[in-house]
Amino acid sequence: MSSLIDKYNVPGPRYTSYPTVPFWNESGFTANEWITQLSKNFKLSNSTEGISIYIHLPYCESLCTFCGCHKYITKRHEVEEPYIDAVLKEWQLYLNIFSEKPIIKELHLGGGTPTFFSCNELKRLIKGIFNDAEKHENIELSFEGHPNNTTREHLQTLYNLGFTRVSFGVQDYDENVQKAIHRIQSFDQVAYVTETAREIGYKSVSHDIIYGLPFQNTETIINTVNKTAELMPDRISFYSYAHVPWIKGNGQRGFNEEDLPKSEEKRKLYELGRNLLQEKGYHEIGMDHFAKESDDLYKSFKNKKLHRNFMGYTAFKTTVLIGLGASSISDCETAFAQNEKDIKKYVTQLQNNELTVVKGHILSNNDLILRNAILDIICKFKVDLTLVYTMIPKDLLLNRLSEFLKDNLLFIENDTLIVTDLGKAFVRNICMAFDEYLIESNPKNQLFSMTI
Ligand SMILES: C=Cc1c2[nH]c(c1C)Cc1[nH]c(c(CCC(=O)O)c1C)Cc1[nH]c(c(C)c1CCC(=O)O)Cc1[nH]c(c(C)c1C=C)C2
Ligand SMILES: C[C@H]1O[C@@H](n2cnc3c(N)ncnc32)[C@H](O)[C@@H]1O
Ligand code: MET
Ligand code: SF4
Repeated sequence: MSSLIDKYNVPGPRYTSYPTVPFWNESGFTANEWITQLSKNFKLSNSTEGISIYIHLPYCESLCTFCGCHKYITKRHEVEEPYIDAVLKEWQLYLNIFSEKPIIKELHLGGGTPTFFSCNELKRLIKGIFNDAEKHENIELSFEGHPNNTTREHLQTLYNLGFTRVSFGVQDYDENVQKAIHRIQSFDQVAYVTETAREIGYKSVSHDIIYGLPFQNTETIINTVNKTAELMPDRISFYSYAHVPWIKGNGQRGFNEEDLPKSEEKRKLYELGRNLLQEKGYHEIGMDHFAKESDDLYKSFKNKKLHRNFMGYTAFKTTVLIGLGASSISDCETAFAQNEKDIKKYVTQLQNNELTVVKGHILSNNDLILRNAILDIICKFKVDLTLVYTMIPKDLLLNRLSEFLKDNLLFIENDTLIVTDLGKAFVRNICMAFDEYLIESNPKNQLFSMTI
């Protein structure tokens, strides 16, 4: 095993999109082209599938030094009102583009910290979004809550607005680890928000935990997983710590690199955590994700309906995903578009009634074939290669996969690639064999975190 880790621990994308963001065709991309692609795909899919919405709420009161998300740290809550105004303005601009009333199938509030916002501002946001939209009969609304500032009032207000899923950042329960990541958070607080959510009627509560953080060892991981299982969340994200200090402004600092578990140690922490989670009745449904059998995500995985987008794994797929808010990414199947990251610029531009799309990518037919192949690998651990061969000649692809075949990470049967149990941990590496942009570019600067 250790030799496999040395061999496959290389920088690699997490494939929340294909092509991955660093390879988007920025120069040839304009907001107008995005609108053209979006209008076309919206018309084709809204009445049958509905659309998904992701809203990025980028504020936090305190900086966690491990965090790779796009956020701004402040205690000045005056920022809430103009930000929500901007998001509602952005939604209005999209409504002007759509040919009919959008039917919302999924809406997710992510961050940053959605529970940084007051109940009134959150209510104003959601009511504003639904003002000119219809709700799909199976609509799913979800949000990310910080256990330290999620109140009963937050949970009740959002529940009354239709939210039935919540995920809480837990990360780790060990005191030394919490100090190192600048995030002190008690088990009692997590228990309180988890139990309150259940009591109010939420049908799915999820916890995020991370392996590979500074000062973690087998003992701390066992403790964190046991405590997590004690509260019986319906889903658990068990993330590999992504060390990406070169991404500007994410604040990943405050601990020494030598305090981080090294690759082989990190791998052991994952295996230990995974085995414990499985003993407790959780199933590994995809990269980093575990769910109880009763959870929709598990059922979706079983029925081969699981999908992955910028929001993570979802139980259903919609062709159109609109990302609102600073740095958010939208996806309409044939194109991606990303908003301005700078919050001030984002707000100002919307005050001037302009969409803030700063970069994007139009997918070619070849991109679409490879995108679907990569999605199948990370959602089903299985892919039919027939179409892929029209793009990457069979010999060449088999050559790229030969080491994985030799190491028993996958096998191929009737032109279908199947990832083995051993291979599941190396799924990012397997996807890289299909990533024409990455292979062609052979990047000199590190763009992605390590795969292990
Ligand atoms: C709550 C914050 C978010 C998490 N994921 C996203 C958000 C907004 C969406 C997202 N994640 C990545 C990208 C870039 C596109 C791509 O690579 O395909 C987007 C739009 C990838 C990513 N996520 C993290 C990092 C450091 C990176 C880039 C480098 C890499 O691929 O390693 C950190 C991170 N963010 C989230 C998680 C769960 C996570 C690490 C496990 C949540
Ligand atoms: C939304 C979730 O993303 C996870 N998260 C945020 N930043 C990182 C990172 N650098 N590495 C791994 N996971 C991360 C946290 O667990 C958070 O709760
Ligand atoms: N900010 C919240 C937390 O840390 C939600 C997850 S991180 C985007 O708990
Ligand atoms: S982990 Fe959550 S609370 Fe902490 S900085 Fe990141 S987004 Fe903010």
